[in-house]
Amino acid sequence: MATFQRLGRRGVAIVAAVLFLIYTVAEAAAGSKATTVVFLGIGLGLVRWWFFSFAGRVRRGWPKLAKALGLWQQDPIKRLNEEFSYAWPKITKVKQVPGGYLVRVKLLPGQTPSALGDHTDGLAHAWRVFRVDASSPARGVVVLRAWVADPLDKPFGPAEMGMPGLLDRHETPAAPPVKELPAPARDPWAPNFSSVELGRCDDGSPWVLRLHGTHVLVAGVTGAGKGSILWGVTRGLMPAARAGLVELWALDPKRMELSYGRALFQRYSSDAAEMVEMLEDAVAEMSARAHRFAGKVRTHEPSVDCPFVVVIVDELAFLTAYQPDRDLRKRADAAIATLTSQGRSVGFCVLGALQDPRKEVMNLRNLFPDRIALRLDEPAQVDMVLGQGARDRGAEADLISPIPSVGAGVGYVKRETHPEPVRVRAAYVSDADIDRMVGDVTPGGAA
Ligand SMILES: Nc1ncnc2c1ncn2[C@@H]1O[C@H](COP(=O)(O)OP(=O)(O)OP(=O)(O)O)[C@@H](O)[C@H]1O
Repeated sequence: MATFQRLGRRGVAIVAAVLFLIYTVAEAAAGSKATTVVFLGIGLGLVRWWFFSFAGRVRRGWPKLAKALGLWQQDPIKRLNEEFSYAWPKITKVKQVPGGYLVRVKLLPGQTPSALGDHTDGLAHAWRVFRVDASSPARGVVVLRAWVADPLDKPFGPAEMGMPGLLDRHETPAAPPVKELPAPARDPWAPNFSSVELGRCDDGSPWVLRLHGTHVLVAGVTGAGKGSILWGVTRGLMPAARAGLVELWALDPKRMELSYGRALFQRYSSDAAEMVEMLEDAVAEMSARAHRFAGKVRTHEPSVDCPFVVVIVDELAFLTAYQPDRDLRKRADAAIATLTSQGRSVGFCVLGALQDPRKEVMNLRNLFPDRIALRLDEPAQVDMVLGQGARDRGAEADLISPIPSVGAGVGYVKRETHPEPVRVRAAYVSDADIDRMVGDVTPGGAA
């Protein structure tokens, strides 16, 4: 009975009319035996749909779930002798999409999308799915995107994604175009510099990280997969670096990460004093460019004479917080602050990795316009990296799995056009990929 009430009078009438039509046609065309078979088939189909499909399960449990989530409203009583009746937001459509389902819900008057958006965790548990996202594509409507499984739970490499970046040294590179191709460029020869494709977003779209005109901070505990971002950027910029349009400067205090592909970097150091000198050289070159450009050029266009310089710092805190030499620490702080505040428009980008966002590097954090939160220790650190309120809006970087195959390289980013954080996973750049890149740049090296 309750089911019929939920269907509404119009729904019951439509179902009855359709069944009657099928009955009449089947009876006239094939006789009563065939009609019984047809009706048995329809009955079994309906039972299967109602009890075993996701759509049936969601619709069946919806009134109870809506009550539990506080979405019921008491309907006004029209006549005095009438019983109390309640209304709840109706599911108008359940549609299967790659990786899950879209559940469209019509809100009751006075309800806002947050009535459902605040309960996405509860909905995911009730529906036994990995995650639920809520959006409101139209007034009075909420679309709940149910992810049946985590789309990013399996590691993948750049090659299997067909991502641009690697060159095959046995082929002849095309002449470097002066202007880059539109991102994300899938042509592995494209000396792309403004952005690189690093992996995948959890809606399946490519994760493209902007580099030219910004600075990027990557924060994550040890083992979070910061290396895959640093190597992903290196890999993505390799064709442009070979063409002379990009220079990669590597500061590698831990010596365990970037030293593996040392030949890929135009400048490399793991010595504290030398690293600070490199930063100061970058500041000096930046100032010289600013002087040259003043009044003539407003945006930097990379060329062989004036390349885009990406300064990769594997552990920023080593220079700005843990460095025991106070003078070096101060010089590093000053150089990074100058580079990040003034270097964007003259072709400098700092890509810094950081294990602990609470340390003194915090002061510099806001100078990095783009930030990536990989696995972090505490919820509060998510807001420190991505900005106030990011954790509440779904950036659960503190809940990323510590199991490397499941959670390494997984993180959250904020896009300029979207207030909501986006979950991403970086492709894993393996030692073999790095060897191949080194082979590509080393004369006579093995491909
Ligand atoms: N994108 C990825 N996909 C799958 N596995 C990954 C990915 N990135 C890293 N890993 C795995 O996680 C391990 C740790 O990664 P990585 O060394 O990059 O972490 P890290 O954040 O740089 O740690 P640390 O700060 O200690 O250097 C790697 O050895 C690799 O096995």
